[in-house]
Amino acid sequence: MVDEPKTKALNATRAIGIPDEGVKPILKQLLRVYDNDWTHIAEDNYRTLLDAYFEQMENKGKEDNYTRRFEGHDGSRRPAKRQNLNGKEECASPALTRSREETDSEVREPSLIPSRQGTMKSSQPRLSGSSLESKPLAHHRDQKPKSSRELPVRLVQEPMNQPSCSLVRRENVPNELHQKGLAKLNPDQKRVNDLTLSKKPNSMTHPVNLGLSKSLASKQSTDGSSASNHSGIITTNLKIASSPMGEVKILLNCDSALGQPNFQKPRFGDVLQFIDEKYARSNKLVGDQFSVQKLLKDLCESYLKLGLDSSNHSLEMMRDNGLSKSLASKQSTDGSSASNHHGIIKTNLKIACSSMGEVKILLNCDSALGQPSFQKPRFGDVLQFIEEKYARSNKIVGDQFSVQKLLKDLCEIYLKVGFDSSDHPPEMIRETGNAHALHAAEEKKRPLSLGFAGNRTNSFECRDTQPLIHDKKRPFKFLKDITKGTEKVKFLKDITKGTEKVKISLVDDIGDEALPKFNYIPQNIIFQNANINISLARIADEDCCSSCSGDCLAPSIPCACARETGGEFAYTPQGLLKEQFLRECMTMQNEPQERHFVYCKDCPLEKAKNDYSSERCKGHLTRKFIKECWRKCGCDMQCGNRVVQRGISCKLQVFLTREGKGWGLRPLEALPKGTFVCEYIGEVLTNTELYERNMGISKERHTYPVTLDADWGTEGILRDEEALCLDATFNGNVARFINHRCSDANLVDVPVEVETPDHHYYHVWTGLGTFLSSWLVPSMQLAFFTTREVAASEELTWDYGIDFDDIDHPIEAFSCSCGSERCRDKKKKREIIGIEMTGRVMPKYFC
Ligand SMILES: C[S@@+](CC[C@H](N)C(=O)[O-])C[C@H]1O[C@@H](n2cnc3c(N)ncnc32)[C@H](O)[C@@H]1O
Repeated sequence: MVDEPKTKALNATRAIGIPDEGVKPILKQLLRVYDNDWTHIAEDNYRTLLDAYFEQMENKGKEDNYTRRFEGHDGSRRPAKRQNLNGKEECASPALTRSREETDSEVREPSLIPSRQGTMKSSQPRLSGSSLESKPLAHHRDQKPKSSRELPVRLVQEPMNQPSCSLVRRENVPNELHQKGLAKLNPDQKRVNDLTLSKKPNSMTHPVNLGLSKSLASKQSTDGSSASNHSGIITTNLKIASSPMGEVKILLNCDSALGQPNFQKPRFGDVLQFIDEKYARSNKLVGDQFSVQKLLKDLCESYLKLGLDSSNHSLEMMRDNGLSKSLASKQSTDGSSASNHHGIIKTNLKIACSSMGEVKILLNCDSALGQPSFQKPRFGDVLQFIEEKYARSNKIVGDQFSVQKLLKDLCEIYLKVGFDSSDHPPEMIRETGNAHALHAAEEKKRPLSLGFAGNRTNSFECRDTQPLIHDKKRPFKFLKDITKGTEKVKFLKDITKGTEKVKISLVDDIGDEALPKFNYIPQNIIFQNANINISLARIADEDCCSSCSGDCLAPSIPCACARETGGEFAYTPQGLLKEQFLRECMTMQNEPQERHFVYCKDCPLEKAKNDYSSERCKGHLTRKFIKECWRKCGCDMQCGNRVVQRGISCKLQVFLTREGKGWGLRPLEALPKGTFVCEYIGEVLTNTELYERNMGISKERHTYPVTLDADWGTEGILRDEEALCLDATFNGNVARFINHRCSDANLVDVPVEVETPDHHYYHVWTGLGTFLSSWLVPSMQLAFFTTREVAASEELTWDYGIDFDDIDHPIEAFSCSCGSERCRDKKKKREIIGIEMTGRVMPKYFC
């Protein structure tokens, strides 16, 4: 019988030129580790398998080198020699003269354990029962068996940074101590400046690999962690290792830059400044997309880029542009000590880069040594914490942003979390939801083969090297906000569950608000009875531009799709709504004229409102709409007349408002006037279904903006099943979080015709705490555009068009806290100013 998963695995590895003989033994071991479960092995295009394979290749390379180093031409062993900065040769430490197997595992750099790309979630298998058994898997950096570590590494003092390069001597710790988990670095360990670090790894080092190192093949194809330049592909990778004593080492390895004729080692200070300025220039927000990993990878790639560019004088240009600052000024501004309730703990950040492109960032927290309350936190937690901290604070990466500061933060938080967890371990466990104890418990259950069984350096470190487990069942991770005492912050990385092109985070940093209970859907769905007729046949040839290709905005004469909008497209080449179009939409909504209304003979909305006792139609506002190119058109998705259909592209965040409006929506970046923000998405219901659904719903905070479909005024009497609406209460997209503002809202809703030439829409207030906006079928979209430039973090609002005085309405309107000067909620005003007011104010969408 064909072993299908195995065949697939071999096909995958064959495809990148790896022979079956090399893969099969590894596959066998992985299957043993994973109890014959192929899921992990097949994940990420066989990433685990590839990592393990390249790891083995690398180790094999080392063994060969070992042989070369330790055995003379005559085969006799002799001590290896290494070079210090002074260029003097010195004998290898006694450890290097131990047995071959033992020595080899020590000679390796800190044993770094790969995890899957970009995630701290899943555990990487460690193979047992083979030559790999006693070695944690290290990253594949380069297919060349020879790594920079085999070369004499000269670490250069960096004038731009901290007085670099004084690194802690790495002590050998006896095997047995590691096995018992009792190993401690000597607090009085001597600092040395001879920078011979890379020859002797710290056997105490806890490896946490951030998964940036992947097989070359997958690197090149997916994540761009290889820097391609005019000299070919340069691979980079990032490794992070932390010792139980608070020493964190970030290794950015660019050693494949070696030998590139145009590579010239840049000053690391320039690299840091370059990246700081890059973030500042783009005025990017540290939002949900922000990742320290990404940032460090950027750092590494920028290092390469600058190294390569410097030969083309761009570095000079950068310097001329004032990008280079003195270290002195940096040092004078940033405090590198962390203060906490246990006193001042000195931390410091040292950056050293070798002439071979290897960058080491050492976050040294060794003054935490001997502090009784210090308990080493898991580094994955620290990283996650800092990422979420930045995301939460919505901090704009502007002038103040500094990578150094960020790395220092990392270090300080490492300390703080360390202290906090030893102070309050159980609370911390519950609040963070990532739980040392949870891991410890799991660890007990975990078969030894998953850990470093038999490995003298890692048997007790296994727990700490486990990637962070996200509790997927809980929508929120509860984080203890260490910057605000005991305050709890709820944070959800992506409410869209990955269904949108962008992540949309949710944050509650002011209270213990209940989570919104709804199902995120990126496209409308039909609830039950809605009768929707969408077919290509309904789109006449003259309603599309089948002979177009590419971008319809490019030719000087607009195509047929512009005809419906007066011979002009609604969008600018930048994808913004044109000024005049926007103005007209807003005027029609804010200052409607009588001619803008149509009236039904027998209005289904009024029927429904008044318990089927007919009442005169209040009128439905006709709307300006956008006509986008559609499926029958010849242009492609990049066509400038396809904006809404490409989906959400700006960075958004759901947050808990401070004015009592519940959750709201805000952008995490400044949005120019006319920017498409999102569509209104929900369930398509008939009008009857909506009212049945809403029966008995109490007046609370509801999320019921609904769009209805009806051919108001033109088809005489509409049947209830023909009047459709959109309800986002249970199923909806991010638009359900947009709150109401009575005037000067920064969003306007514009119907967009995408797959149907029908234009049936109108707005109506249904009660239930919100406004019903109606229009036609799911493919006719209601889209929100900014009415003006919106600043980052400013709440996005929309005028629901509520008649706050509509006493006939079955459901009472919410008490408006929009804060606008022209708030229409007179009741609210009465409450505030205590003056009885009379008169009925009709909302703009009602006649
Ligand atoms: C479409 S939802 C908006 C999201 C909602 N804030 C939430 O937390 O789910 C409409 C509801 O939000 C609240 N809301 C919206 N705008 C408001 C305002 N200006 N003042 C007070 N409450 C508002 C009302 O409870 C309303 O029923």
